[in-house]
Amino acid sequence: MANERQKRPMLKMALAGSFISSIGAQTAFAQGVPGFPLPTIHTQQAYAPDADFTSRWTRADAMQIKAHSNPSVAAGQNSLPGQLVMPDIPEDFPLINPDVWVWDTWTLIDKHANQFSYNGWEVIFSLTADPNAGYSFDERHVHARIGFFYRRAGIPADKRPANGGWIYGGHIIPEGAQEQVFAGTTYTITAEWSGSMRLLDPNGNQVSLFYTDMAFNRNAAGQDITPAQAVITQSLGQIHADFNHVWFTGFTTHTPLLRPDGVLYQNGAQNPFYNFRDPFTFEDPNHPGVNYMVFEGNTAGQLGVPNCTDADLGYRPGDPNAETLQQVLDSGAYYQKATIGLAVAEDASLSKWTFLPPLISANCVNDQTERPQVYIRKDKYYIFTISHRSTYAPGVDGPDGVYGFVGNGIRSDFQPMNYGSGLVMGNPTDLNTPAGTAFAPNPLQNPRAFQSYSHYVMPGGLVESFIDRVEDRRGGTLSPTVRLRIRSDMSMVDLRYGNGGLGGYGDIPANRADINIAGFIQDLITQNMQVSQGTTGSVTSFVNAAQ
Ligand SMILES: OC[C@H]1O[C@@](CO)(OC[C@@]2(O[C@H]3O[C@H](CO)[C@@H](O)[C@H](O)[C@H]3O)O[C@H](CO)[C@@H](O)[C@@H]2O)[C@@H](O)[C@@H]1O
Repeated sequence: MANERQKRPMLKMALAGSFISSIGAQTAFAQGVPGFPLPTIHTQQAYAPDADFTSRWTRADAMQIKAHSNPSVAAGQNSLPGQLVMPDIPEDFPLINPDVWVWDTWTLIDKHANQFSYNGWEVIFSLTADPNAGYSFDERHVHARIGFFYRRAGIPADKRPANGGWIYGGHIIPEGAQEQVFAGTTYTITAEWSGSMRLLDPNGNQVSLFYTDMAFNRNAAGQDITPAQAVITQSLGQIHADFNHVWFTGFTTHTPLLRPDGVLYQNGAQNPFYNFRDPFTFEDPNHPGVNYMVFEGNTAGQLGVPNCTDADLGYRPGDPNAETLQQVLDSGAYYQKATIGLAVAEDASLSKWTFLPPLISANCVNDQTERPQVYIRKDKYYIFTISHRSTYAPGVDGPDGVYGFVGNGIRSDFQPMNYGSGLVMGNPTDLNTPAGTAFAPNPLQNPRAFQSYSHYVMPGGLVESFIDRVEDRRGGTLSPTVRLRIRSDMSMVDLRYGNGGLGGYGDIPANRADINIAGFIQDLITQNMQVSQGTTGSVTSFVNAAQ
């Protein structure tokens, strides 16, 4: 009789079948390729938020990506199964704004990741850089500033301009407010990396920016001479809106929250190229008042120490196709050690945080699990994260795109979604052709293998991202929004959404409205004051203007 572990794949197949037939005629999942190992089937842990259990995205799991892709497509085509691939973005995509490069983008959210409009305006936040400043698109990261865009809420995508109709509002952190003090040392924030913005009270205008402050050390010529120091940071501000526009105040002080400790999360002394960034906070609906943060990290320990284990490989006992631990270590895979980090807030103002052990590790699998987010649906806790083909360890492979893991609570044995592989939606990629990088893609690779990145899953399964490279055209603008259908541990790209699966460019709708009438009236008065002061500089004219 089949035991529980053996039954799981059959159950998954059955679920997949009913899921696929329930949403229409989309391509069925490709069958596994003979010779590729089945993953170890995880046993679900009981929900235990205080436990120190770290789930693993194993090599056996990640092997399923290739096992479920097509080994015989023509070179340069897409070998991923259709339901896990983002449709082709046309090369003639519109720009959100020709004067600003835009990449990682997030929305105004409350503690449960609902997306709020503010007094009739939708608002988004993006990493931005100046395309006219003399550096290349790939050099933009060290110049990143958090900017914001806004547009009127409630207008259907097909009634908006092709580029989404977003109005650029400028930088969030004002000029001259780039000083940060950490552990008694004052330094200058040289780049602002991702990234989330939380509306603290859905009836007010206080907002908390959680972001990664990056301090790149530069020589006199302005060249970077050492890797950056990353500090996960909070900065508080206020959102304002009148009839004509949206603006922000505050963000002049920065509260350092977390720097990697070298015990749970790798630090700069252990690896100068450590990954530590991209905070996303949420309140656990099963534990009201308890706030967590997920972030991108690496497993602590000195770079280059070959200490992955059989548990990181994850093969079933007796698997005839399993790699040996020695083979994996000999390949150098131990240089890749991503984690999804976790911290818990110690105070209601979210200004003090304590590290907890990682939620998921990807030791000997991948070095970067970026922009993690927690997405709760029907009592399931999903962790979505983005990763690159270029950051996979030797011997495992997958596309640039979004990956997902599902559990029953914050501490779970998170299951990689979609046949245990973890892949949720990749760029069209030929996994039979060796990878290039975003800087120098393999010319035989699918020309859209780097079309989009930095996917963020929004309420209703909508996914926004930015365009990186389509054919030979670079992006720096918002991608068409796509929609995922998510059922249990399966997902698929909904090809009935928009035009063949592609919705509007930068279609990032709010699903909640913050109507702050008192704040709105105050903002109207304040605007009058500013206008009047600009003209006469007197408070009398403000009183007159407000009457
Ligand atoms: O700009 C930094 C923020 O961007 C994130 C996620 O998008 O990190 C991306 C990362 O760069 C890679 O992604 C690029 C696509 O945008 C790609 O062109 C490049 O080849 C990749 O290196 O940025 C750092 C620095 O380059 C790299 O380690 C990341 O993978 C996010 O995590 C950052 O907050």
